[in-house]
Amino acid sequence: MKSRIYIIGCGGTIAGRAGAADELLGYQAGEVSVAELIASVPALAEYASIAGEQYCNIDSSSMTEELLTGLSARIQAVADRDDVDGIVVTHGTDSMDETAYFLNLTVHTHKPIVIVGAMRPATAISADGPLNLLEAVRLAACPEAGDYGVLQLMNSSICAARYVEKTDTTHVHAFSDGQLGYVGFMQDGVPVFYQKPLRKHTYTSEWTCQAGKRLPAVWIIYCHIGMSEDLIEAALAAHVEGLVFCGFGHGNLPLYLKEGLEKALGQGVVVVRATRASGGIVSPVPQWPGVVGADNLSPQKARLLLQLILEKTHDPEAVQQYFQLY
Ligand SMILES: NC(=O)CC[C@H](N)C(=O)O
Repeated sequence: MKSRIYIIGCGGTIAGRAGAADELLGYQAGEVSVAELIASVPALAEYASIAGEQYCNIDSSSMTEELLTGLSARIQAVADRDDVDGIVVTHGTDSMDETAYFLNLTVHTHKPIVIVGAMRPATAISADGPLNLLEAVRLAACPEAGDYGVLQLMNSSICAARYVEKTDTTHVHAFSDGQLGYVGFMQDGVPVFYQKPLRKHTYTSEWTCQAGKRLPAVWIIYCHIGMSEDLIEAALAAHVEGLVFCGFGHGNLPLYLKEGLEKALGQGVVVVRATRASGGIVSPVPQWPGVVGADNLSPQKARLLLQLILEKTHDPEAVQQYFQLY
């Protein structure tokens, strides 16, 4: 029997439409329906029996927390169905790293979940969407793919949700698996795996997500020469529960932030140091007591993890331990 793959459409460039085939940037994302996408790749039916739904049809830079939590809950409901073997999520690439990691942390299933997009709109000459979609379906139809947590697939390269990063603004080869390397590749339509992510995910994660779940306010502050300490004041005025700093190098923060940071910590705000460097680990250091290191998570992924951790604890040491596990 063919695998039964359920495709959930969220929009993005894979569903983008432009006025001309050579228009690669001036297009509207989230225009083509998931039904049209499925119909445009008849070969899907050779490898799986396909069903699907439109969850939203947006440019992923407009993804909201409400849509994100609703998507997680929806995918959980689909994954729990006996008549579904794997799930493909079509999604814009701009915030795909965040959605992939959030689903990795909140959907409990052994079934494969593959998030896929494209860099050229559906109307473009040499559009990359159709092949990406076909390969995503073939990957989701492979039961072993469920052992890796949520996977991201584009350009025949398979990334683990925890590590996936957008590393190019416009080119087809837009994603990398950070410093750790791809978990595998699609070779002539067949997944070939090389390594497994070790951090907790999907069926080993301790979080679930109901639709309508409210995530705590956590801001990211980007460090740069001449940055203003007023940003911390603004965050406190907005009653954040957490702050993630996109710090210099090893998550280094300007010393003149010390007073503001101590005030934030004194008010029970959980503070995390991440880095604006493109790779490497940020560890906790004695110079910043009570401040958590983001491990090797990007600031935006550290923020999502912190939002979930804050459900369980506000104790910096316990928060740090979570960052070592996920
Ligand atoms: N290539 C893309 O998908 C980027 C298009 C769009 N900004 C989005 O993320 O939805």
